Amino acid sequence: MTSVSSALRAAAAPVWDASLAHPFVRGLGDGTLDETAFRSYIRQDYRFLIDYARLLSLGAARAPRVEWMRRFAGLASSVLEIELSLHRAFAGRWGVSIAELESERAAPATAAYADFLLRVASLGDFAELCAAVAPCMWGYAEIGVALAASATSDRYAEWIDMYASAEFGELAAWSRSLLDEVDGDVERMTEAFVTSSEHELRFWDAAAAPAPRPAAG
Ligand SMILES: Cc1ncc(C[n+]2csc(CCO)c2C)c(N)n1
Repeated sequence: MTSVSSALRAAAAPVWDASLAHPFVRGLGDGTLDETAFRSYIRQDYRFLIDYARLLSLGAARAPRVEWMRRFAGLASSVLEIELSLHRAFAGRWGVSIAELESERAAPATAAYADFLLRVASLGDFAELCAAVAPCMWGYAEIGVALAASATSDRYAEWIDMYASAEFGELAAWSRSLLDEVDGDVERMTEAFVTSSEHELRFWDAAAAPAPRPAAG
């Protein structure tokens, strides 16, 4: 019998293939990605991470097992305490200031993804929350490993190496094990997993064609 995680991955395969083949993702690997688009992506991703930490915190609150609660709470804390500051330092190396990061408004694709995640976390059951969370961890690890194996430029190597790292691989494996162990309705989990995957794809679309920024003031 196939595992739940494999079934969800298979259901989302066309969307994941489109993400891997996306011009933004390819451009990270071959170095052709426009730096203005990358800077805009960094700013939007910073906003996304803040809401992602909210989602992880809701995961901690709703987890039926203390072991899962501890992991969600630990992840929320590491996003808030470590990843956001790494992101600020990384953004700084790309010429994006802290003031710019903190004043960035969420673009429609960012808001739609974050709102979807927080809606599932609030109104869905815990298994749906796990299915909605997983594409973020698992998908980025897959993209990181694929790019690390195929990259022809080191322009975006720091970004690629982060997501290709063993640490992110382990996180992806944990999100898969959660899908396989949690007690839930597979149809509803599939819906949440595929929808999250679609939002990941839309995030790349928006990153590739960032909207003009309203003047500050
Ligand atoms: C749109 C978007 N989707 C996924 C990630 C990757 N990611 C964000 S938080 C996290 C787990 C905790 O570190 C992972 C793997 C991202 N950065 N931006």
